[in-house]
Amino acid sequence: MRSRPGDPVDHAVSLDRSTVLDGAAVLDGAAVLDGVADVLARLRERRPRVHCITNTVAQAFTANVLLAAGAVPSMTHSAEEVAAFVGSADALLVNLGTLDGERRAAIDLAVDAAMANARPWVLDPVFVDRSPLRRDVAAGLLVRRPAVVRLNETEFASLAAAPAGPPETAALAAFAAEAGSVVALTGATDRMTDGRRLAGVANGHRWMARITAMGCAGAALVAACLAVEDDAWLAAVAGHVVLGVAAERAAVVSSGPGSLAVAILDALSDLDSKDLHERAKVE
Ligand SMILES: Nc1ncnc2c1ncn2[C@@H]1O[C@H](COP(=O)(O)OP(=O)(O)O)[C@@H](O)[C@H]1O
Ligand SMILES: Cc1ncsc1CCOP(=O)(O)O
Ligand SMILES: [Mg+2]
Repeated sequence: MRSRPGDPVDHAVSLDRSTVLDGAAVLDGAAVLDGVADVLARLRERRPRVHCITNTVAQAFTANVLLAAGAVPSMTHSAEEVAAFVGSADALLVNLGTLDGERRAAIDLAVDAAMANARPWVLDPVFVDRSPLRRDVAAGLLVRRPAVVRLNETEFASLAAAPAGPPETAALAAFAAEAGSVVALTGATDRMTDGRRLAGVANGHRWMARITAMGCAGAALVAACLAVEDDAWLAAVAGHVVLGVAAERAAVVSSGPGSLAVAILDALSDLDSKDLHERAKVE
């Protein structure tokens, strides 16, 4: 999590890894993977608080995913409390599912508090393609520069006014550069870009798409990673590698989406650097 007054200075956090990544014309997968393992280790050690304004469907699963990974979730969207919760959290998730009036008001207060306290936040524009109001809210939030926008292909096409189907890398990168946010596009292969660096994460399992709120929980996990990693691109990669590798481990002992949803929590809480190095598929 970000340092606070009085915290010891942690010189190890950035290493020279960032220079390796920044300078590389071709992605150095091994360096990225070491960075991902480092993010997971810090998550476990620091147990960051992640405040989530999220939809009614996703709340319990999201909280369980965060807890299993080592973070501490909170979920209130009460206008009286949300600023205090965000102010004392290490990162914020803003998810636009079940976007009622209370959530809309809470989102404004939460983003104000995140910005006032220099806390990173993630935008998950759930079903932005399905209602003009949601599109307006998402557009208004994008200009406030979330650290990461996590979304699926349909949501990207709507928000970026791009053709349906898998976007070209150049379109993703242009969107990220214009927004000033990292874009994490999920699917069978997740793609993350900050407009300059691009990673593909080919981990995960097809049953993940059959479990409600898997994407929402993934976005929350990215927020947890952001709490301990200043490089938002690396945090987005880390969140998706961790979830994808956990899902692959879980699939071995599952018989379908229902058992995978439970087994992924066990796998997340047990995951270590060895699993990541053995199973991660980062291109
Ligand atoms: N066919 C698949 N193979 C592997 N992983 C997948 C597949 N479909 C989705 N996932 C994973 O499931 C998670 C949720 O992604 P997605 O289904 O695209 O989100 P959303 O729920 O927002 O539509 C991501 O971590 C993604 O990597
Ligand atoms: C996460 C999720 N998965 C299926 S419905 C849902 C919540 C989305 O809420 P809304 O229907 O308001 O977009
Ligand atoms: Mg989604």
